[in-house]
Amino acid sequence: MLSIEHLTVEVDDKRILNDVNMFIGEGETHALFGPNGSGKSSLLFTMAGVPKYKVKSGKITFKGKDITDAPMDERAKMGIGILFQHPPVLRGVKLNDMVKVSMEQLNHKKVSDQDVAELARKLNLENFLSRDVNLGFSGGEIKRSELLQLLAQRPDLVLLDEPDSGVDLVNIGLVGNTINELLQKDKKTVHRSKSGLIITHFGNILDYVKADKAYVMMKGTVLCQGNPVELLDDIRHRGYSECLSCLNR
Ligand SMILES: Nc1ncnc2c1ncn2[C@@H]1O[C@H](COP(=O)(O)OP(=O)(O)OP(=O)(O)O)[C@@H](O)[C@H]1O
Repeated sequence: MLSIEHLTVEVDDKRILNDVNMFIGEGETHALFGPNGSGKSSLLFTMAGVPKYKVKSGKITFKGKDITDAPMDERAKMGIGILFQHPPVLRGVKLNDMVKVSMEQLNHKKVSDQDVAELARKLNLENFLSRDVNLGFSGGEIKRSELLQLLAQRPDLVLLDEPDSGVDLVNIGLVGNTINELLQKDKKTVHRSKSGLIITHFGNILDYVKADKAYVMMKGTVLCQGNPVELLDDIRHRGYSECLSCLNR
């Protein structure tokens, strides 16, 4: 599904990713851990094609096609969807209309307000549909709003930047269920066509969504990879500094 090879990226002439390698197979879900400022969000922005993230060397291949220099909209049309940590407020754009446009593009047919409301119900967001996208939404509401938009798009590669942060104990279940639906977790890996990458600090979301593999990123580089539960346990007990000497590097 996705291959990142020797990726080095700069923002405003500052190097923020250095020789990053990552391979996500079809149907797989990977997790990305790392301390604040290590480059996790920057990696997602680069995958999404945000223009200020300049690829200086390396390659991003998605579904067999080199997308290193592809514009954002082309990547989105190819099937890359992202839940941003801090998405913009879209004044004048109702959540209902945003979701409806995506559903219509996906299904190639007109979609009713009832159809949108039905989808929104999965995330407890029926009462938010008449509001401007993200305007005045709380932290947890923003996550659910972003997930609702992804549900309407059904991307093949789902990139999630801290989907669990700020989400309360009741809604985390809805968030987990939605991510599992997006990633077709009800099917066996070989029968899934959707893949995911989840950034998480505390791993709460991994209690709901099973990840096949995890990476630790530090100072712009993927230092090691391994079993998500074991890696998280190691970080909890020994901190990130131990990752510098990780045997899986
Ligand atoms: N436009 C920019 N100009 C200068 N530095 C930047 C810019 N954008 C990102 N950075 C720096 O790049 C580094 C990586 O940032 P990034 O947001 O990717 O980290 P992160 O691992 O996602 O952190 P967090 O866990 O806190 O969300 C940080 O040191 C950040 O300050």
